Amino acid sequence: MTGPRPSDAAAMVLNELGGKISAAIRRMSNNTVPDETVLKQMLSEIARALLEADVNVRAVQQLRGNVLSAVDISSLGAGVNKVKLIQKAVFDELCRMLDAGHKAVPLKRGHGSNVVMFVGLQGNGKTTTCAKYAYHYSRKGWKTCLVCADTFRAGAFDQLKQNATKAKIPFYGSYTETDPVAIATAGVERFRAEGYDLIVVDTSGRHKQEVALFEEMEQMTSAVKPTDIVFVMDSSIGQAAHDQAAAFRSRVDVGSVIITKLDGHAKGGGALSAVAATRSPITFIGTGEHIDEFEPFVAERFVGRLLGMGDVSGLMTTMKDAGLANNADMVKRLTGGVFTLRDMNEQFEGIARMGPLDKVMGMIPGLSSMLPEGAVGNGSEGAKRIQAFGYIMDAMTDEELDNPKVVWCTSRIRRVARGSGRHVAEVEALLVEYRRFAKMVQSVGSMSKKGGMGGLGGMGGMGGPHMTRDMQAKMQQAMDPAMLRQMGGAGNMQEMLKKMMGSGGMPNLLG
Ligand SMILES: Nc1nc2c(ncn2[C@@H]2O[C@H](COP(=O)(O)OP(=O)(O)OP(=O)(O)O)[C@@H](O)[C@H]2O)c(=O)[nH]1
Repeated sequence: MTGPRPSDAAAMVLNELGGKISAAIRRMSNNTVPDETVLKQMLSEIARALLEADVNVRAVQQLRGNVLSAVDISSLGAGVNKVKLIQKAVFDELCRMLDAGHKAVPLKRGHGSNVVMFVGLQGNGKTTTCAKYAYHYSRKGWKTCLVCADTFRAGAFDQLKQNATKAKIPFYGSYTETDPVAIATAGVERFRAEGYDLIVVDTSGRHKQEVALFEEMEQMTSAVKPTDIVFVMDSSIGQAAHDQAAAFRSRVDVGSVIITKLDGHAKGGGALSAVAATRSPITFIGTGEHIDEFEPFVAERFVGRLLGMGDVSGLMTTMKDAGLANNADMVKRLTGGVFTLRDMNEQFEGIARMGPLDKVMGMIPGLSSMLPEGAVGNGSEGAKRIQAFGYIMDAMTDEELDNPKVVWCTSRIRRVARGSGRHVAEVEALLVEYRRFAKMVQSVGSMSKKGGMGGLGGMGGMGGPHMTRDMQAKMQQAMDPAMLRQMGGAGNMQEMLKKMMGSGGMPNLLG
């Protein structure tokens, strides 16, 4: 494969499109001083990739024209970094293509219940997406619930009930009531009275846009007075999404769109850009059948990952949602240079809470393009290794977790291996990994004490201008060189650490 390895579940989009676009950019960058021919060649390759992903011809032409006028290559002086300029112009244009030009209706917590009504055609993934959406907010600590007002499809209530139960989200529905408006009204009233932050209402779908569907949606809207109406769409229809989104918008007050099944269709890029062209903001994308295969959609982040540039701010949000960031206690210990096995265990548990490992890895700059295929996916060697480390640490005593030095003796290693059902070699591998982390934390802590980094605040500047060559060198020495390479080199790592530390997190993903 030529492009970045698609490390998150939006495999097809990244695989087909991202791979080709970044390969075109890479080929262009091989020319230290690209001229107009090289630029046009790159744009033709990108255009071909976009058309293959079913992006509208006019949108592609516009991208081409805009890049050419943003980079007037013949008028650029010799001192200008043309490659960087071209890369930036392509990035900006791809972002513009996916940007609806305005934001979706924001949900507010603490001002009564937000009622969000889901609409869409049958089979597009509406019921599944309702559960994913509710789960997303419940992980952020919102009091969330689900109402099933889909009386059209037999089995819809059972499906929602099953998803809700799995995600531990309260739900409301009826096997006997046939009027969807009556169910929605009763469910919303009940959950509003109980002070829920977010009430997600699943409505009926139809096989095609028809009068009955729109009438039901209108009645439902006047009954539950939604804060937002979310239109759920399957990405497999590609640029035909434009007309479908426009038709729904003309009949109902759609405030945001969620595109599903981006994991399975090469036309995903076409669907995303077509919906953005209707000025409907895309808020989330569905990237698989599971409840956590769902992610917020932000054009810049998406394009960044598409081109294998990572998504540091997305990573931060995911870490915060998983309760990994803002662990003041741990940050304090770390700035003092202390890192125990208990800290490491907490980090691994946190990683598990962040969702599928491949999704998380895709957010780390440079990592996706450098790991071999399957290295971090669910059930991959990487994921299994982290899971095994978790079992091993679960078999340790409190003393061992807090004072890892004591584990370094044959009898204890053997006991831990037996207790966790793992091999002695795996316990030793964990201890080696732990040592590497601890060494890194120690050197950072000692720099912090010397005043170079100024305690916690200084930690925030660790990757920033305060990071001296000496600090960088020490961190690089402490890290496994292969790992450093995987992270896109010291520069990328620095940027990531800066952002992580800046919001109270820690470099917990390195393992
Ligand atoms: N691969 C993949 N499958 C998805 C995704 N979202 C939903 N699905 C699957 O799509 C199928 C249809 O999803 P539903 O949630 O039942 O569709 P629906 O739109 O609610 O259908 P109605 O309730 O009949 O309107 C199910 O098999 C889901 O598991 C996704 O993002 N990726």
